[in-house]
Amino acid sequence: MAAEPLLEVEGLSCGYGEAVVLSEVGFRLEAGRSLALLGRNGTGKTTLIDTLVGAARRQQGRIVLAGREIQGLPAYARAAAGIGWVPQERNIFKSLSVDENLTAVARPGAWTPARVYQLFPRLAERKKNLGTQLSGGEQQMLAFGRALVLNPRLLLLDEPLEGLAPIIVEELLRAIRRVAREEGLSSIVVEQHPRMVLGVTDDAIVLDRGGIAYRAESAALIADPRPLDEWLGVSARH
Ligand SMILES: Nc1ncnc2c1ncn2[C@@H]1O[C@H](COP(=O)(O)OP(=O)(O)OP(=O)(O)O)[C@@H](O)[C@H]1O
Repeated sequence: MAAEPLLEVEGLSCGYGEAVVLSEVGFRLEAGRSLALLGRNGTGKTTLIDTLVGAARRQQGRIVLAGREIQGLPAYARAAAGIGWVPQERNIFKSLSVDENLTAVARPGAWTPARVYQLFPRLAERKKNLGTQLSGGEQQMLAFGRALVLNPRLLLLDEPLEGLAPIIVEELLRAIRRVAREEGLSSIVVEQHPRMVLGVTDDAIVLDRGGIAYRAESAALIADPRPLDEWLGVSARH
């Protein structure tokens, strides 16, 4: 019998008010695996992540984390159950220092502020800087670090590379690879541009027309990216 998945999503429909953005979405994530969540602009990637964390409206369906149905729980209870979330808008406390941001939320577990500083030496050099004094890339690293020190079972990263300089993108990809691949923290990474994120994830799903349009192993899509042309447009290869 297959191992129980860490996350199981079944028949999930979600949207805003009466408007349905995604309907009847289903997928599983095994413990220790990472998933790239791809799709063109406006296909519902953020809506799906927000529904998993309890920040957007589930219309029907089940969300099961480690055998426990969580779709009826408020967002804080889902966080307590082990969902770590880095939203697109990078939820850091801008009036606190880097160090305070990490120590204020840390929970016991493998990820400590010290290990976050090893992962992101740039943050270690800026421990005393306030959130307002950080570049966009440094804020993203801090948001990532804050999610890690909560020691989640599942990490959700919403477009962590968006709008960042290539050198910062490289640092973040290295960190995602280390956390997801080497440390085996189950993760879902939203990206519009798949080339880089496919290299640091195990599996990929593509959203289109209100549901999951395509799924494959990330390595298979790297070896043959033609399906990406169909679902994301030719520019997606770059
Ligand atoms: N707060 C909201 N209220 C109403 N509709 C919304 C809201 N947020 C998003 N939508 C709509 O839901 C659909 C999916 O948006 P969503 O942000 O989930 O897409 P996405 O794939 O994450 O896109 P992007 O890559 O641009 O972030 C879009 O049609 C969008 O206009």
